[in-house]
Amino acid sequence: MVYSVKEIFITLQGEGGQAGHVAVFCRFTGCNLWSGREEDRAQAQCQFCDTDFIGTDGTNGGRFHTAAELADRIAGFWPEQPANSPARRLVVFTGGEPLLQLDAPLIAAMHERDFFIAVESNGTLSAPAGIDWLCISPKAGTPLVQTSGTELKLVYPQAELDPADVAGLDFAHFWLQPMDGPEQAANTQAAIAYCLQNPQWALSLQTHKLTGIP
Ligand SMILES: C[S@@+](CC[C@H](N)C(=O)[O-])C[C@H]1O[C@@H](n2cnc3c(N)ncnc32)[C@H](O)[C@@H]1O
Ligand SMILES: Nc1nc2[nH]cc(C(=O)O)c2c(=O)[nH]1
Ligand code: SF4
Ligand SMILES: [Mg+2]
Repeated sequence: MVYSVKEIFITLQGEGGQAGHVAVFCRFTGCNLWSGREEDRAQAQCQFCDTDFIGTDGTNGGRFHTAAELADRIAGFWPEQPANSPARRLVVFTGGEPLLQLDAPLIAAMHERDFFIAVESNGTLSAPAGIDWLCISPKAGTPLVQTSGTELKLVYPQAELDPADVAGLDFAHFWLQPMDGPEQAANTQAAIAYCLQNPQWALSLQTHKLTGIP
């Protein structure tokens, strides 16, 4: 397996239940719901994406020929810490769609390096075993295949995808994340109003955007 990676960087997880925690982000190239080209956005299955995931030309991006090679590169971002430190070494695999590339050898290689593995996925592909924190973010009009996980993070609002449609799935946490874009402020108020009426749902803000970190 050759892994195509757009970028690798260390930052704070901005979203969901791990927000605020230091994490190494590995952003894979490519997605099954959009080509990533602006001229294709209006025809894409997912039209609100906030991310550049084309190519391997981002910070520390590239093609990695083995799981060990990619895992070593990711592990190299983690700061030195004292022996017996309680800090959890956290990697977030995202994209693009990470489940197009994340496989058993890479999961094993990250666990061998003592990492806790989080994944951000659109849920249209089934997840391999061994992921420690699985975030699924369903997209209206696409087949939801992965119906269980750790957290369900619904970008809100999406015409044709009511939160009630996915509220019964097998997740420990349910987040509404306001859709970024021209209506971001109104979407945030709408998400807050929905949570207040439906307390199963909690608000996930994209805190990295608020703080100006990657
Ligand atoms: C760029 S996606 C990559 C992972 C995967 N393809 C997915 O969609 O979950 C990472 C996260 O950002 C969310 N996201 C993408 N565009 C967004 C936007 N305009 N506003 C809010 N969240 C957005 C996605 O729903 C997902 O939870
Ligand atoms: N800080 C930070 N947190 C994030 N959580 C999910 C992200 C993503 O693009 O998948 C993301 C991201 O791009 N940056
Ligand atoms: S599924 Fe994820 S990566 Fe793909 S276009 Fe949508 S938000 Fe972007
Ligand atoms: Mg992002």
